[in-house]
Amino acid sequence: MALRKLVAGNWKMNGSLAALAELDAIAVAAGAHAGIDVLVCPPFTLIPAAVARAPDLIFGGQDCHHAARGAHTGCVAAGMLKEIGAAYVIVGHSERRADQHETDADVQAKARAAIAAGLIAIVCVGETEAQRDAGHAGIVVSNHLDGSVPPEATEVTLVISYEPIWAIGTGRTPSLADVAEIHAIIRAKLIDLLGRAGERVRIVYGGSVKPENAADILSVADVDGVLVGGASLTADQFVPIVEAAAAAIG
Ligand SMILES: O=C(CO)COP(=O)(O)O
Repeated sequence: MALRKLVAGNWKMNGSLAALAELDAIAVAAGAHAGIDVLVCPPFTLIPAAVARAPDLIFGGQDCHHAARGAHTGCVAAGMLKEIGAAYVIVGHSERRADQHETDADVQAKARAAIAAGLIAIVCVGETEAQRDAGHAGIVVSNHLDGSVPPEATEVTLVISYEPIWAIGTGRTPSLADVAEIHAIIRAKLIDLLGRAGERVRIVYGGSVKPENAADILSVADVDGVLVGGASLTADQFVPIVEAAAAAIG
């Protein structure tokens, strides 16, 4: 089933007020291709200025807390993101699972908070290189989904991002056959967990997506978009990926 494609940029802990100038050309490209969703997830501090600069683009956060408010120094609630104009939030990125020791249960709680606040949760899953070498990529991803997907999620409130950890920031990507295999496993698991809604939840791929490989990756069955790190930081790199997604829908 062809779902609406999502091209998302995760700026991670990069960017500055000056870097928001990159949004101008990204917004032009997004405006020219109304059939796809173009999302940028800058650091929290830049979101209000990003929304002001490019009001027609879609913005998201890179994390949220599982609670709606309270004594959680340094954290940001999903409702706070919503209030400043975010529509999405990434939860369970492998960098947070590693650096902040987030578990599947934590990720599920964050996704539930995001959905309750009216955001779309992008839940990240993916295996390490050792797990892939051991032949466990499929089961690792399945287990992440079992633990992290909120039962109330629908195609409107959830996106899954398959990000093999060994492909993030390395310039290495799985073969297209490997991407297809894992996305098919994710699709089957989503249907198992969410019923008919699972057929329509978008599954995006992340990990060293570049202008050079975007068209190939976007041509794979059940790849409903991409989550781009390094190549989302400049319009020079990100716009061609947006164009590749637009070309993929014809
Ligand atoms: O982690 C990623 C997106 O969330 C991918 O990062 P890179 O595109 O830099 O490999």
